[in-house]
Amino acid sequence: MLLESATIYRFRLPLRQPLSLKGHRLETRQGLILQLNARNGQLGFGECSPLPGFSYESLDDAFRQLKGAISVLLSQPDCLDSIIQSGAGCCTDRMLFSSVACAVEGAALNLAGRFYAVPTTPAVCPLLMGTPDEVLAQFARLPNDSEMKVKVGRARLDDDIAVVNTLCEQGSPLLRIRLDANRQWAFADAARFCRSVNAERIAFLEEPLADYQRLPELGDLTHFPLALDESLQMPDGDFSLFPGLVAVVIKPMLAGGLVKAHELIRKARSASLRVIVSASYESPLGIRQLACLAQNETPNELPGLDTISAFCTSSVERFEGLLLTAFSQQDPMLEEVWRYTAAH
Ligand SMILES: O=C(O)CCC(=O)c1ccccc1C(=O)O
Ligand SMILES: [Mg+2]
Repeated sequence: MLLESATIYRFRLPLRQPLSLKGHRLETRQGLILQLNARNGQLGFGECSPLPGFSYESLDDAFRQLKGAISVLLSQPDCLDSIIQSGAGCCTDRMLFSSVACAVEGAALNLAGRFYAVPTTPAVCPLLMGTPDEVLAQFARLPNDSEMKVKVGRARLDDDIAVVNTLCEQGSPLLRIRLDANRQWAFADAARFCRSVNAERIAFLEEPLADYQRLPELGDLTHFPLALDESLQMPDGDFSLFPGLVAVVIKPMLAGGLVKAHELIRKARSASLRVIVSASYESPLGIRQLACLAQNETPNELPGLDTISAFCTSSVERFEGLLLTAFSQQDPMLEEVWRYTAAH
């Protein structure tokens, strides 16, 4: 399949309530949608949505690099197979930001026929966050005999310990909790947390340590089940095994794109680690692609895609409607910002 042109849209999706992310406060999630147009008329969509506080690149950085990458790609109209095989970086002369790789690879895979057989409402792992009272209220509304994920490291340590112990007491004996501290704890606090909750009820604890290189030492000391997330988002993006490591959480938008994510998934699985495909507040388009990846690669795990419930149902539906008619859209929610046609 040969490429003919590309269109970039900017989306703005209102959040149900403002989202606080490492010192950033978002009221609206913004990002870019890339549409690759093949010569035979087929379209492929991909998403580029750096997450403030988590991505290295800003949306402006990503937009600039995406435009550059697209003009290079469209000068090699038969580059789709190599993008799918080796990643978007292979066709341009530089390291691409994760979000840019994600968009180009998503659109190339979509043109190759991927992301159609998607569950409309995939089962996801519920995400609980907020004050202790908010977390307990969210918990009370959910079935509690499977897994759920709770954000820790944002309140006082004793409050985190109390909340987790309450959830363990109130939940079914089958409940297993995924915990995520997003590198907020000092070593001594993390060690105290691990000693103060019942490890048997915990599926894993993601990235407890500010001093993240000491994670193997924490595993050694506590035997607590641990998981990597931010550690997979470093530029080299590789990981080593250590005692206590039981899972990896993979976010293609932050960890090098969809092709790189695929490599990480394979490597983790061959080391018998649990693999969780997870989101970083992508639009419904990005969530659908992640749901597809999860369905194919990790069919026995609940993916971390509950970020979609941060958006109002009505905007999710309207956004999906707009995408279906994307060729002519000029809507504040989805607005065409760039168009490029190959020179030949
Ligand atoms: O993984 C999930 O279940 C939800 C996604 C999530 O927690 C998250 C969302 C945005 C940025 C970082 C993270 C994280 O896992 O650290
Ligand atoms: Mg995490």
